[in-house]
Amino acid sequence: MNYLKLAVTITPVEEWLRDVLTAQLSETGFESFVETDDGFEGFIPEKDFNEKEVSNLLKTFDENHTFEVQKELIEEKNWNEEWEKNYFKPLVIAVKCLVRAPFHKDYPKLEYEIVIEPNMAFGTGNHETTSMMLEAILENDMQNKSVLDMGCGTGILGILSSMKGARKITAIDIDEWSFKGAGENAQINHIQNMEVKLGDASLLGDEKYDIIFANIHKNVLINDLPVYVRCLNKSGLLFMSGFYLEDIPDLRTKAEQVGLKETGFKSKNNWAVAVFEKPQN
Ligand SMILES: C[S@@+](CC[C@H](N)C(=O)[O-])C[C@H]1O[C@@H](n2cnc3c(N)ncnc32)[C@H](O)[C@@H]1O
Repeated sequence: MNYLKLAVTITPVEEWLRDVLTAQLSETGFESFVETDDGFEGFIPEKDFNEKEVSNLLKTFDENHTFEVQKELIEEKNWNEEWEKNYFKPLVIAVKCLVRAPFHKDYPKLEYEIVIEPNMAFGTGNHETTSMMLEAILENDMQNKSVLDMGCGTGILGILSSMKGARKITAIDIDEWSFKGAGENAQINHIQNMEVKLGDASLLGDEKYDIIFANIHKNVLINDLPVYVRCLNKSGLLFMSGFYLEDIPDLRTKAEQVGLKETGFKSKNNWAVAVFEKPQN
C-alpha cells in the first residue's frame, strides 16, 4: 500500500489550529502526524486521500490564516528509510524503558528494552499517547494480569505488558500493517504470550481481562466503551488515549453511563490518557 505525506504549512502557525486540523484530518483517514516548526505532516493511505475534503477543511480557516500544502507519495518500499532518516529515534521512557529500532546502534542499557521494526504501524513511543501509555504500564502492577491491547499498532503496549509479567495478552488492530507488524515485533522481542488478531471490537466475546489499553481515536473509544466494559473483570482498569484534553468530558460522560469510575488522567502537549475502573458491584 502506498502512502501520501501531506506537508501543511500554516501562516501564522498556531498550536490550537494545528490541533484542530490534525484532529479533523484523523477523522478523514489520516493515520499519523508529525509536528513541524511551521505546521505538520500528515500520513494517509493514498487510496483514502480526498483532496477536496482537505481543501474544504482548510477553507474554513482561511480568513485569518494562509496554508501551503505539499503532497509527496511514499512508496511502500521507501517507508523504512523514511523512518530511519526522520522519525524513529531511540527513546527512553521513565528512565526504565528503552524503545529502539533494530538499526539503532547507540543506546543506553535499561531495565526494559523494546525493539520495534518500523513500518506503517503506529507506535514507536515517540507519540505522546504511546509514551504516556508506556509510562502507565511501568507505573502499574502487571504481574499475572490478563491484558487486552485494542488498536495495538506495533504491539508496543502489549510487549511491555508481557515484559512486566502480564500472563496473557490479546492485541487487536483493524489495520493489516499493524496486525503483521505487531506479530513480528512480538517475535523480535521474544514475546510468547501475546496473540495478535486482525479486526475490531466485534471480535471480543465472553473473555474477560484485568487491564484494557485502548489508544484509538475518540469516536471509536466512545462507540466501543460498552464492549470494553463487558470485557473487563471487576476492579479491572481501562486506560484510554488517542484524544485531546478537551475530549475528556465527552469520554467521561460515556464512561459513567456504562458504569465506570474515573481513577485518573494525565496529559502531555494537550494529548490525554484517562483511566477508569470497573467497580466491584
Ligand atoms: C494511535 S494508534 C495506537 C497504537 C499503539 N497501541 C500505541 O499506543 O502506540 C491507533 C491504532 O488503532 C487502530 N484502530 C483504529 N480504529 C480501530 C478499531 N475500530 N478497532 C481496532 N483498532 C483500530 C489503528 O489502526 C492504529 O493502529
